[in-house]
Amino acid sequence: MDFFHYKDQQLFAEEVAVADIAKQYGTPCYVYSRKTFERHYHAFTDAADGHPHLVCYAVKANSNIAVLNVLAKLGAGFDIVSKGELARVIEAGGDTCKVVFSGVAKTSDEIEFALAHNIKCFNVESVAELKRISQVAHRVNKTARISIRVNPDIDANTHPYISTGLKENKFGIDIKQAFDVYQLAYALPALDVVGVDFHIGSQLTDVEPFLAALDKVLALIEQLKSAGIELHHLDIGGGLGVPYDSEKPPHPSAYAAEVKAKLINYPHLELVFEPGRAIAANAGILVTQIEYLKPSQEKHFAIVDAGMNDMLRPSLYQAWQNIIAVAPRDDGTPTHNYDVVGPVCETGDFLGKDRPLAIQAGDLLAQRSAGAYGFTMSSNYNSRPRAAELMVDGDQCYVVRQRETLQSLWQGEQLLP
Ligand SMILES: Cc1ncc(COP(=O)(O)O)c(C=O)c1O
Ligand SMILES: N[C@@H](CCCC[NH3+])C(=O)O
Repeated sequence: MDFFHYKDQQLFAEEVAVADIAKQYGTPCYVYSRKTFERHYHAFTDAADGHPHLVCYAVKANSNIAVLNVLAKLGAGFDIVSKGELARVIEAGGDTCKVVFSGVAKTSDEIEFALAHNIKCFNVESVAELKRISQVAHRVNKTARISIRVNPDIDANTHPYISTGLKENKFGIDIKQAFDVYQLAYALPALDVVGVDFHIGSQLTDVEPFLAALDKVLALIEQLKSAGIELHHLDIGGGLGVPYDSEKPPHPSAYAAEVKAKLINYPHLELVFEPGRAIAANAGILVTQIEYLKPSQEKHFAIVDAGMNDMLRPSLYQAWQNIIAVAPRDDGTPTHNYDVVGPVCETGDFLGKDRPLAIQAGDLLAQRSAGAYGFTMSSNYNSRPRAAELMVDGDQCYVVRQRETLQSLWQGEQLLP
C-alpha cells in the first residue's frame, strides 16, 4: 500500500488531495505522510524483533520536529551528527538516552552538550576525538559512553559521494587499528566502552556489503573478547537503500534477518540501526507547479517553481527521482520527453531529465521519494525562501514548517554604520 496514490485521476497523500494542499499552501512544498513514516519505522522494529535492538533514526535525512516527534512517540532513538540535531530531538520530545552521536568533527562544546543530556553513546571516529571526549567528560565530571566507529574498507557499491566505508573515506577508524584504539579507550579516564559501530555508505541496494562489514566487525568483537573487553551493543549504521527507480533493495525484514542470522551466537548484543533514507525517502513528495513550457529545437523544457535549492540530489549526485503529474491529463495533450528544470541560475538546476510527461503550464508535478535529504539539504541560494513542509495524517494536513518569509532571508544581517 502506497500512501501516495491516485484516486479519480488525482494524486492523494493519504486521504488528502495533493492539488488541494498546493492550492491552500502554495508551491513548492514538501508533503509528508505520517502513516508512511510509522510503517517504515515499524518495518525495522518488526524485523529486529526477537533480538535486543534500538532503531536510531538518522536525523539528517529529515529533521523536521514533527517528523522526529512522530518517531519519538513510537519509541525511536536517534542518530545525530551535530548539537543542532540533538537540540531538535530534544525539542521534538525525543529521549536523549536513546541518542547516538556520529560525525568526524565533534567540537568540545557539542560533546559537553551531549554529555549534559546523557546520550546513549558517542560513535568515535578518530583517536584525537577519543582523547577530546575523555578530556571533556573528565572536566565536567561525567562518564562518556563510547563506541568506536570502524572503517572496514568495504565497497558499498554506491555513489562515491555517499560511500563512507572505504579506506580513502574520512569516516571511522581503520578496522586494523581498532583493537589498539579500544585498549587506549580503556586506559583513558571518564570513558565507558560500550559498543562498536560501522556505517559503510548510503543507498545500498544489496545486503552483501553489510554482511561483509559485519563479518569483519564480529572478528574484532571476538578479538576484544579474548582480551577481556566485552561490548554491549553493535551499531550497524544506516544505509539501506530505497527503490527510486528500478533498484530492488532488500526489505528491512530480509536485511535484518540476514544480520540476525550472523548474531545467533550473540543473543545479548544489542543491535542498533541508524536508518535515515529507508524511513523517510518514500514518506515525502516535493510538489511543484509548472511556470512555463519551453520547447526548443533540441529539447522540451518544463520550467517549474522548485529548484536545486529546494532539492539538491539530482544536481549533486545525478540522482533519479520519479516525477509524476498530480492530475494526469487525458485530454489529448501530447507527451514529450521533458527536462524538468528549476528557476535557479545554474545549468545543473534540474529535478529530472528526459521525463515523458503530458503537461501544460500551470499543472502540478510531484517529485517522489523526496522525504529524505530533500528539505534538509535545501538552501536559500538565489535568495529563494525555503519551501513549506506539510504533514498529512489521515484526512488532515498540518503545516509543520511554514514557507520562509522574505524578511527571514536577511534576518541577522547588518548594514555597516
Ligand atoms: C553515520 C551515519 N548513520 C546513518 C546514516 C543514514 O544513512 P541512510 O540515510 O542511508 O540510512 C548516515 C548517512 O549516510 C550516516 O552517515
Ligand atoms: N545526502 C545523501 C545521503 C548522505 C548520507 C549521509 N552520510 C543523499 O541525498 O543521498
